[in-house]
Amino acid sequence: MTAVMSGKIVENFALAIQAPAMKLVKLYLAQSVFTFAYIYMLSSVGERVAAQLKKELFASILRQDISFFDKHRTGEIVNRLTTDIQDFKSSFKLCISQGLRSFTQIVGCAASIMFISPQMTVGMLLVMPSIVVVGTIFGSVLRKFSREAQIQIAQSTCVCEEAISNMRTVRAFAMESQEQELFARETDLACKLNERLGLGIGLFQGGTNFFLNGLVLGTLWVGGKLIASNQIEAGDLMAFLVASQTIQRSVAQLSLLFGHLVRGLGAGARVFEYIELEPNVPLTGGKKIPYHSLFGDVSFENVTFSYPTREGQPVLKDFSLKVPAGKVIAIVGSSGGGKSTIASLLERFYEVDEGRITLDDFDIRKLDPSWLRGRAIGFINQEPVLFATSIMENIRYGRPNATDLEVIAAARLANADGFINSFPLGYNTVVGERGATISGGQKQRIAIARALLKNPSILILDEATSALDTESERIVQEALDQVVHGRTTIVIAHRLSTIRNADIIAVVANGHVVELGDDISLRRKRGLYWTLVQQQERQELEDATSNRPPQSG
Ligand SMILES: Nc1ncnc2c1ncn2[C@@H]1O[C@H](COP(=O)(O)OP(=O)(O)OP(=O)(O)O)[C@@H](O)[C@H]1O
Repeated sequence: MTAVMSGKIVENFALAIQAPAMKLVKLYLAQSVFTFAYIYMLSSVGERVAAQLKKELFASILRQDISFFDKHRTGEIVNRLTTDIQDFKSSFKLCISQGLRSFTQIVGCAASIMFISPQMTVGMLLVMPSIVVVGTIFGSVLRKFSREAQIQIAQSTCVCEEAISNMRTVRAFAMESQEQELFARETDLACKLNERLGLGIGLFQGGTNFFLNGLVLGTLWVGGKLIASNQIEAGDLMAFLVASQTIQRSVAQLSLLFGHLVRGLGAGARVFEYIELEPNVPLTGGKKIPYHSLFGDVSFENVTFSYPTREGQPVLKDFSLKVPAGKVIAIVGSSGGGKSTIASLLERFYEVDEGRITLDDFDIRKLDPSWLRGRAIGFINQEPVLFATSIMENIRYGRPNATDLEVIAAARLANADGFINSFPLGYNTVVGERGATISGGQKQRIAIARALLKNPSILILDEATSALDTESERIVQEALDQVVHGRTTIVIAHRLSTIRNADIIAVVANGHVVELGDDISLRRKRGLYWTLVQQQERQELEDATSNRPPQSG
């Protein structure tokens, strides 16, 4: 009998809880689905925002003037692309997820305490502005701390980035321990600044907690008085306390979030600082001279220029020089006289302060800079930089849509086809970072092929052979002699023996041309050119007798 009764009770109970249990299951299911959707959406939005920022930042960095790269170190720039964007993304996600929850809890509970006791709520609201004011002041101090810490982190990244990318030099000078010490110093400083930031955030959160607990005590005190005067009931005070405790927890959460927000805002500000930076020389826009009507007459007219990092110290002063189309002009002069600067200005890496530079009578400021650099001018310098990819792709960098046959033709013209084919993988040989796995002369010939692929009307050779030994110099020089035909060529040379056949030689000193003519006429003049030739011949003779390799300069 009892067993039957108890069976019935269980049955009734099961029936009774069936409907609510189903509701609960549905609720749990819905909660799981919402949790999944919210976490997935948040992470997806966060990742997309970060990826978009990264792309925009990189695009903006690529757009910047060369002077930007003179002023900022590589590590500092890379840090903004990596650490800062990561910090920004993490705090963005955290602030949205926790911030939204805390915010809605605060709003909901604020409405209910308002309903329970408007008097006590108004009292609470009256003390709130003080925390807002204190919080704002504290916040700006913390943001400053965060900025300083992030700058210091970037500084330590710079040290390690520089050491790693110049590992051969570090090893050759046995500077490992000094680099280690320098990195440790910078890292310790970053650590101290971060600790200071942590201390500030800790104080802020501790202070917030203290204030909120004070608020609970205050509520109990005021609530007790209201109960005594029969204005509210004990149950209302309890409900008020529970709701205000929820507000307190949410505000505490928000204050915890505040630290992340400070970091995120600091990082975001650093990212946007670069994104919003507008270069003086845009990458594109302006006239493009059609290839068939481009002659290649270059003229510098009364150019005055000082580097943006050294304003007030002009490198070129009222500098004028005409380079007729198709001619080879050599620019010589003492070291630091401004020869490479002339090439940089023609490439429009920097803007002239006064005067103008023209190409076929067009001011280069009116020409499309990408067309000027990418099509009209081929630039080969002393230390060609190759990328860690195949030789084929390195040469194709000169013109991305060139066919394999065109690449090979350019390599032949540059005297490079022979050695490339001697590698087991031929054009598919990967050259290592910065072309570390091939010789200087080979690197230079690949760089020449790369420049030739554009078929430029103007060729600038900035000390193109000065880093090479005599044999490699001869081979590269032969390649260069072949390729200068029919192009306006500006040769910047230390070794005067390599430019004897130039149509015009311009001797540059103190920022302007002091002598102009060909080798024979300039020697006859017995001026600066003659002195430089004499100095170099004496040097070469001394090198030969002492069996030392010849030195440039
Ligand atoms: N990016 C730069 N920022 C600031 N000053 C620079 C920069 N590049 C060169 N200079 C300075 O400008 C002056 C001319 O330099 P430039 O490289 O044009 O001389 P150069 O005649 O080519 O020298 P070298 O024969 O030694 O290569 C030098 O005093 C140099 O220190």
